[in-house]
Amino acid sequence: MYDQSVRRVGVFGGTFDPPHLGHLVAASEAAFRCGLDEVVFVPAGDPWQKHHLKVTDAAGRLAMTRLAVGSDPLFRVSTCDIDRDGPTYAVDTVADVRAEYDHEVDLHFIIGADSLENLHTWHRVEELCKAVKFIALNRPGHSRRDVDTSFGVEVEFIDMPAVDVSSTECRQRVRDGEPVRYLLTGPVGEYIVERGLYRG
Ligand SMILES: Nc1ncnc2c1ncn2[C@@H]1O[C@H](COP(=O)(O)OP(=O)(O)OP(=O)(O)O)[C@@H](O)[C@H]1O
Ligand SMILES: O=C(O)c1ccc[n+]([C@@H]2O[C@H](COP(=O)([O-])O)[C@@H](O)[C@H]2O)c1
Repeated sequence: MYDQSVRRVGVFGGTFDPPHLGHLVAASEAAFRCGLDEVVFVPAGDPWQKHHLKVTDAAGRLAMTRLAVGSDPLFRVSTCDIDRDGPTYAVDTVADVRAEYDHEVDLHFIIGADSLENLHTWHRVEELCKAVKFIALNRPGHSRRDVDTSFGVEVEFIDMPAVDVSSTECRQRVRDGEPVRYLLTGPVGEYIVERGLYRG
């Protein structure tokens, strides 16, 4: 069904503060439904649309993303957004991930329904949409179909088993002394405890 000669790579950018099961199911389902050879998790260096929030340092979010991905052969983590100075723009993420390969790749940006609703606010969005296709996943409380396509975005909508978990909820639960077991992976949970993250 897909051209087998060109590797199909999913680019999954996020703040990942912390990475949770919603992220892992989204990446797995995108890979399965869209025949991706690999999904690259890219923790944002400076998530500029979250400047009003307290965000964990990049080193901590990178460590948690690596722990979440573990040894899954389908997943890898790129530090390109953390290595680049300045606000994190997806148009740069896509260019940098492409440059990590010495052969042609067909890149697909994986995005949840909530972020898709906001796509029109992203930096140089028309250029981004020329460089990459999007794979959009359902997320409880958000409709994927509301996307503004006026700037030429190409979106494949896929359904994943709905996972009603957010990083916000995980942080809140830790702050309130509630368990986050099974909302995120064991190693990520242990890292949160060791570093005393989200305690308030
Ligand atoms: N439960 C989920 N189901 C589907 N997509 C998700 C889910 N959680 C996050 N995503 C998508 O993963 C990407 C990265 O999300 P992000 O790291 O901001 O997590 P978040 O849970 O949305 O965080 P926060 O609650 O802090 O805003 C975004 O495209 C987002 O839409
Ligand atoms: O390019 C932009 O201007 C832009 C604006 C907001 C978010 N993004 C990207 O969207 C991904 C998810 O972001 P977030 O803030 O929902 O975690 C992540 O890769 C961000 O870098 C990108």
